[in-house]
Amino acid sequence: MASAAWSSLSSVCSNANAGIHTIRSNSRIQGPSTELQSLLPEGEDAATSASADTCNPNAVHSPFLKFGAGQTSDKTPHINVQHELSSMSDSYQLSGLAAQQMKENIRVTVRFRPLSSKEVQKGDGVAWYADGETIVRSEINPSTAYAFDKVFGPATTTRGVYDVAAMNVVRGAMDGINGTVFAYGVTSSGKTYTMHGDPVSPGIIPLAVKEIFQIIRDTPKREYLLRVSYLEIYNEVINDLLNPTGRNLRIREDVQGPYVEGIKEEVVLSPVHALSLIAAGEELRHVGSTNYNLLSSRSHTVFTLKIESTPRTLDPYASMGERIISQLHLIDLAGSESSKTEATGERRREGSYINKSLLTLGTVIGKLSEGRASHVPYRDSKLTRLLQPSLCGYGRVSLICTLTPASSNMEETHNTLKFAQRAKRVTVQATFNQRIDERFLIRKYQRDILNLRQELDWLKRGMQVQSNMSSIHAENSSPSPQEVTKRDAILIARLEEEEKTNRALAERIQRLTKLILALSKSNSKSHNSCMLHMRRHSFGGVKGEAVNSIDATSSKNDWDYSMPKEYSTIQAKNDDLKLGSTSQMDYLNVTKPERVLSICSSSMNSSRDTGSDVGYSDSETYCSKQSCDFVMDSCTMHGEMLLKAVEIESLKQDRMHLQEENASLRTQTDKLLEEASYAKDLASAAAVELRNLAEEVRKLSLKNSDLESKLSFLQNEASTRRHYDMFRSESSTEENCDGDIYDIESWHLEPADLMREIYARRSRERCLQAALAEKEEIESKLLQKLEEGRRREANLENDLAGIYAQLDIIRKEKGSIERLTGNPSSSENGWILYENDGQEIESSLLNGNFKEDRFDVDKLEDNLKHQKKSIMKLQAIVSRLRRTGLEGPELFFLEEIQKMHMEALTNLFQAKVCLKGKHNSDDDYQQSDGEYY
Ligand SMILES: Nc1ncnc2c1ncn2[C@@H]1O[C@H](COP(=O)(O)OP(=O)(O)OP(=O)(O)O)[C@@H](O)[C@H]1O
Repeated sequence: MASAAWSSLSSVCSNANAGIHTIRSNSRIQGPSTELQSLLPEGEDAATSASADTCNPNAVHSPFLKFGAGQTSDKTPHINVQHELSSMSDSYQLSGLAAQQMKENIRVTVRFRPLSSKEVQKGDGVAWYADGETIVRSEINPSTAYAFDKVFGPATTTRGVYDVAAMNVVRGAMDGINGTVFAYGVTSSGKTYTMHGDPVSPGIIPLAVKEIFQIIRDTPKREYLLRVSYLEIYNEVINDLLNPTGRNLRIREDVQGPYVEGIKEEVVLSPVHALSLIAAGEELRHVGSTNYNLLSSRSHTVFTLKIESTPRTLDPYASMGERIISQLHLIDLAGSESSKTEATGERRREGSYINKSLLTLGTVIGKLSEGRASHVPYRDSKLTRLLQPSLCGYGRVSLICTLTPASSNMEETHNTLKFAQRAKRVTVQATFNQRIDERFLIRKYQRDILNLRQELDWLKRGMQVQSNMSSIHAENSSPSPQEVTKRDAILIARLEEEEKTNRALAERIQRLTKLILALSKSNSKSHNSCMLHMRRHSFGGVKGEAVNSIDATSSKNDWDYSMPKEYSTIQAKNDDLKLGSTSQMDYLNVTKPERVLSICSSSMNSSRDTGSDVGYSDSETYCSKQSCDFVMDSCTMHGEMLLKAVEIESLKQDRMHLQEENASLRTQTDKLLEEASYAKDLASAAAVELRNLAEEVRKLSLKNSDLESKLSFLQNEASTRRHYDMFRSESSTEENCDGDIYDIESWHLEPADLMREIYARRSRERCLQAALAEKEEIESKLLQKLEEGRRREANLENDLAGIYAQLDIIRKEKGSIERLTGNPSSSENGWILYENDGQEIESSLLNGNFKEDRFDVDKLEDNLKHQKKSIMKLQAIVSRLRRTGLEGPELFFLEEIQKMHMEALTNLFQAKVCLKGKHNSDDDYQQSDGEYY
């Protein structure tokens, strides 16, 4: 998927020194820290004294004190293994560095979080605290203390933790050393806060991602490929957090160790991209609420960054395909849970899985810390199986133990400290993972094999010039057609030249033959004896004296003895030629067949001369002539051979040139192919990035349009309000304005403005509708009240009718009394019933000032009339309200109605009281007289 997608991430950076990484060994130091040194017997280190902590109140439970980067106190000597890797890209010593292995301990740091508000509320105190930079001490029992590489107090920022606990591992990973950083601690101790952080305080993971990209930018001489994967181990099941369908994945093993089968690996091109993937993964992670933590991680998560880098070079073979590959695991473990964690159902089940895997981790760490070659139960949990290469393999490991100082978690914190102390004893080896890329190696070997084959062919066919032509065609089939035609033309030209030379040679031979024939005619007499001699000589028969004398001066060879001396030299040269040295070939170039022939003829002449001088017989002369013929033939043959050899040699050279050209062409083609694949991968990676960007842009534009619509809605609403206010305040002039306001067409608006106006009108319409509904509601309420008033009025009328009836009775009774007593009361003395003065009525009644003539009936009637009038008024108001907008006056009207009803009731009550009083006084009067019944 992402195998070849090389991200060209490096950019020009002014800081050329940024690529320098100093790797300090985390190797065990030679002595304890200054503070603790004074507490230990001389010559004894903390390791030996650790077991005696019960006796020594200040004993510290760690054999290892100050380590590595940042701990360069003069008083704490430590082994520094430094490798300047700045020039790694250009002069990386492959085998040398690959062999570097640095033994070091797991770096263990401890981080305290502040007491939470919940713990403070509970009244928790501080049970453990950071005593200096490296010691954790118990508040309850100060003799119990543990030392680590670094202890961070509650005020330390995550950046501070990163610098000490993770930076070394991250930089090591960039240099090719596998690295693992993991956070361990009880639930709610701050693991997720440390690894992931929050927007205010970014955690180790975002900080690591940021630094990795910074290093890439600062190292322009290398090119990097970054791939990330993110998984969780939930209830011993591995889920892919980058792929929702990747559930229940299996762990497999190959030569490089265990790996998760089918896990999705995403190529990342920017920190934002990597962090967005983490954020997406976090969405899929299992979290739940416990009584300790609202957002408790219910699974272990492993965020892995695979870093590959190669030198940036034009020649792929120059770097021998050297590639640095490393993995960086950033692990946020789920928190161990105590029995105090009230959990039921699913939470309990999760808790038991978490505890089981952490227990296995503890056992594995314990076994490794013992340093003995006993069985380490890596396979007992998925977590330890995945961590196996980190814990026992070749890489750097940093353990960050998160602690809560709360006294309620004292015991759990103590357990964490013990675990951390055991982990401190585990040693790992920081090894550079440098690989020769198999693909490059294969290609290189293929090229070598091809060269060797060609050489072999060349050697095999070296002497066959004819077949060579075809073989050249066959071998060099790959060059372009133009090149082939060009080469063919050259070869044809050569052939023609060769033929020409051959023809010239043949002519010379003919001439020489003629010359020889002419000579032979003159010596025809000695032909037979010469034949005999020749035969004898040929078959090694009886040799003459002269022959013997030649023998004595000639070589051992029967054939050679008759050869001229100069020819022997040529023969020797020719033999040497077979060895194929270039200088000899040069010599042969000079030693042309013409010269050979001239040598032969001169030899022949000289032999003739010599023959005469020494007195050879005819037969001997003939033999010599025959020999000369033979030599001539031989010379011709050799000359031809020499010519051929020269030709072959030049062809060989041509072929070599062509082969070299061919090889360089192939190399170039390979390079081009490589670059093409690189460009393709780059394009695909860019496409991924582009897709992501497009997605982001889409989201942003959606948001934007959403905001725009909201804004326009708000603007419309504001304008609607304004319109509505205007509408209300200028309701009297509304009719006049109507024509202007609603005649939109006359406005000649732009479409956008028109739309806005329509929006405004719609929202105004909505407002008006709401106001209308409100008005109708108020109206219906008022109508109800009116109805009630009417009902009360009817009741009052009934009451009045009753009162009238009673009054009639009273009048009748009074008339009869007057008639009986003959003492009519003065009609002028009737009392006046005041509307609101019941007391006066009462007092009048009590004083016996009862004036029947002008009794309250009229008043009541008046009252009733008044009330009717009031009701009429009310109705008028209501109808007016119906016509106009309603705001506020209803309260006033209601009060009015209420007041009127009160008045009416008071009047009725007074009237009743008056009537009752009168009635009673009449009764008294009748009883006192004793006549009435
Ligand atoms: N160093 C710190 N400074 C301030 N607040 C912290 C610190 N560490 C943790 N917290 C707070 O403590 C609470 C618990 O932290 P966190 O969720 O990281 O714990 P955890 O160990 O991951 O818990 P669990 O194992 O249940 O997931 C969070 O509200 C977090 O903000």
